[in-house]
Amino acid sequence: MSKYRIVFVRHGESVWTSENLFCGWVDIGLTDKGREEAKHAGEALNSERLKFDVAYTSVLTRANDSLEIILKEIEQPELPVTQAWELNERHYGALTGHNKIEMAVKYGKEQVQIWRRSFDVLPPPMGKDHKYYCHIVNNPKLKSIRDKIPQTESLKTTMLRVIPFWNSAIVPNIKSGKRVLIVCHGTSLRGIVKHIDRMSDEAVMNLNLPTGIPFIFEFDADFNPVVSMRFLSDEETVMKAMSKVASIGDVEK
Ligand SMILES: O=C(O)[C@H](O)COP(=O)(O)O
Repeated sequence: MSKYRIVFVRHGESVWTSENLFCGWVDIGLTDKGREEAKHAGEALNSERLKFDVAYTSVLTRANDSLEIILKEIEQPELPVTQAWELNERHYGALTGHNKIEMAVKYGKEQVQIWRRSFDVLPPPMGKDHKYYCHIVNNPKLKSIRDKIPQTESLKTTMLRVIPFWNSAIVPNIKSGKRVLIVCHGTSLRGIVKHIDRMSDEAVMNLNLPTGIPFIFEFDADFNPVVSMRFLSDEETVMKAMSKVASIGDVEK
């Protein structure tokens, strides 16, 4: 029987997603479509009459702005929000700022898919001479963790920061009965979903989370998932959005 519930949303489309660029820790805003997606996410939450006690997001603008739009839409603009760097998107290393299709032409689409979706293959590290190195290390929102900023991250290494935060900060809140909303990024969410559903390293390679469609997990009294990834949208829309995410960078060589 279901005792606890949590709602997740991946932020709306960012300017760099629309331009097909690897984004990672670069602090890029939403497109108009991304704002619209966040508004739709709020509407979907309204249609299920979902309200929250606390929300979590990353320190990155695209997630913060999505959350703000959602909270406005569900008429909870004053909800307590925790911004945690641990929920940031993975750091995409030297790939940051590069076009996914151009990378597929240069390195082959198999290699690009390995970088994007393998569990533990790290993209090449970002050196100090990288175009976006200064943008990231000088981001005032990252000042307190400057010495922890990675040079690159796989899903595996992203989970090394996401899951301890999930276990120590978020799970106790859910278990205390708080209604929790998390709005963050594709890779941080894939890490949490993999952890909750005990997905294998192979299975998670096929997990592509759509932007702006809320999804729900429910847990029994022992915190075992009894409802996994119930999307608040019709199946056709979800499948279409998932395959769009999967196909980014896909190109015939
Ligand atoms: O950082 C990025 O580029 C995106 O948020 C995630 O991109 P991906 O779907 O290629 O991992």
